[in-house]
Amino acid sequence: MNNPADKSFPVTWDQFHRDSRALAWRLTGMGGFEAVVAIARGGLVPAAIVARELNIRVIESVSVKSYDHQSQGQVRVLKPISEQVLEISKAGGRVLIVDDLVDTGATARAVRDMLPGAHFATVYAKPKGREMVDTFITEVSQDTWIFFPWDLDVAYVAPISGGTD
Ligand SMILES: O=P(O)(O)OC[C@H]1O[C@H](OP(=O)(O)OP(=O)(O)O)[C@H](O)[C@@H]1O
Ligand SMILES: Nc1nc2[nH]cnc2c(=O)[nH]1
Ligand SMILES: [Mg+2]
Repeated sequence: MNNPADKSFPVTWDQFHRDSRALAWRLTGMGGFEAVVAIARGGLVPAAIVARELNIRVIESVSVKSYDHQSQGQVRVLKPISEQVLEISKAGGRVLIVDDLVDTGATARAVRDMLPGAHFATVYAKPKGREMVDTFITEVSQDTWIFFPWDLDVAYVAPISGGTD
């Protein structure tokens, strides 16, 4: 869990696209994936980018919620994985799970339990959850909060010196 006053790591659309593409590059050569499961909502954007790069056409989502703003509660599954995709995995097909980040690893653990044997990939990872992820691009410290472009707007920022102009 994070303290809202800790460091922040804002990510722009350009940077997120580049990092998601880098994730796709890292996943090439790891075997053809038959389906992608995006962990909604944050995983939907990198999943679309990775699926485009790796030419995967079967896209599923699982909706998991555990945070209200920066406070984590119980992991709740709001929409499960379809039988079609669970069957692909049970039959030995390669399934790729994508999320934007892993923090404590609670979300990753819950989704991994639904799809044992799937490959789990995130764009960003914090140390506590890193072990839950097979492939990621950038590690940030545990006391950093990542702000994604869909949560940001362009706004005034005070000078470093502390003045107002
Ligand atoms: O490793 P954890 O500590 O479980 O945290 C990681 C999860 O938290 C965020 O999702 P969130 O539940 O906030 O929902 P969202 O994707 O709809 O923003 C993020 O997108 C990951 O899915
Ligand atoms: N946006 C965002 N969601 C999170 N959920 C858990 N950790 C984070 C984080 O650092 N940023
Ligand atoms: Mg999420």
